[in-house]
Amino acid sequence: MKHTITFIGAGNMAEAIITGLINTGCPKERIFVTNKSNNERLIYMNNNYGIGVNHDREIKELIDQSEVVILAMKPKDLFPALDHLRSHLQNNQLIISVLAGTSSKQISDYLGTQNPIVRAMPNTSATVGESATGIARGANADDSHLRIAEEIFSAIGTTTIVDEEDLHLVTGLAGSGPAYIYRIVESLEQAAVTLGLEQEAAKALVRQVIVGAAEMLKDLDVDPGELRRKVTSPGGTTAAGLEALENNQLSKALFEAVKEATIRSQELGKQQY
Ligand SMILES: NC(=O)C1=CN([C@@H]2O[C@H](COP(=O)(O)OP(=O)(O)OC[C@H]3O[C@@H](n4cnc5c(N)ncnc54)[C@H](O)[C@@H]3O)[C@@H](O)[C@H]2O)C=CC1
Ligand SMILES: O=C(O)[C@@H]1CCC=N1
Repeated sequence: MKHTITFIGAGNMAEAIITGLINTGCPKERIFVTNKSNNERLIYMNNNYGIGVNHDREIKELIDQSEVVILAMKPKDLFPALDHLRSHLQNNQLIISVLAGTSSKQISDYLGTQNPIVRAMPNTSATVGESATGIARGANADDSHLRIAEEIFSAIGTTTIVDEEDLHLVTGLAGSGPAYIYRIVESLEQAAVTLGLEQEAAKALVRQVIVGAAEMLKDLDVDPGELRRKVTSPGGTTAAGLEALENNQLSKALFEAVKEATIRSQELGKQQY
């Protein structure tokens, strides 16, 4: 990764991306981060990752040396951040927004500059280089800007180019997706403990079930239905378990989760702060 990047916002997502970038060999000298007010957070980022940090009030120096600025604050904090950023930006600098919901047009209109904007929707599995990131070309951006975003985010997992309007769905599916899996893990562990297993045994077994199944799914040519059928002996335990899942509407629950998260992303994009 040959670009110099400044993150505006030093929260969970910025840390996940930064960890992934550094773990995959990105020189820490090329990564900077700034935060609104939490100095301890910046000290932590500097101590843990050796990256350059600076307060929001003093970002000029960081922006001047960056080819890419990644917006990584909550949507409600976007406009004050842009107010501060505007006067420091040069026109050729690429802005990448990881904000849920907010369109590149909203960012571009509010900034009032011609900076190219690409949107990316990663997830926290970036920490271990396993994000599933959706990327969309936004205002003023061309293919070369998309390629830069792809280069950055392919260091922390897979990238999938989509139209910007589809990023709401990508957010509801893949941005939020790790939380759905973690919830399933919590429920499976709880079920095992409630039904009589020791907590430690339940924990070890459930986690390896998820890790093993995920590893099998890494081959995109493998059909999950086929994998499921291989587990399912006729009249056996899995058939009984799967029947209970569908009787309790697993497919509907997951459909509703993705749908409601997508709707929430659309709502976030419409809010005025
Ligand atoms: N957490 C996740 O799994 C994902 C989050 N996102 C998006 O990433 C963004 C950040 O989310 P999190 O990291 O979870 O939130 P967070 O609350 O952990 O971090 C946001 C950070 O931005 C800082 N900030 C606020 N205003 C600022 C300003 N004017 N200048 C500099 N820093 C400022 C805050 O102090 C905070 O440290 C959100 O827009 C979210 O939609 C996208 C994909 C996944
Ligand atoms: O919950 C959220 O709004 C953010 C976006 C995707 C994951 N976390």
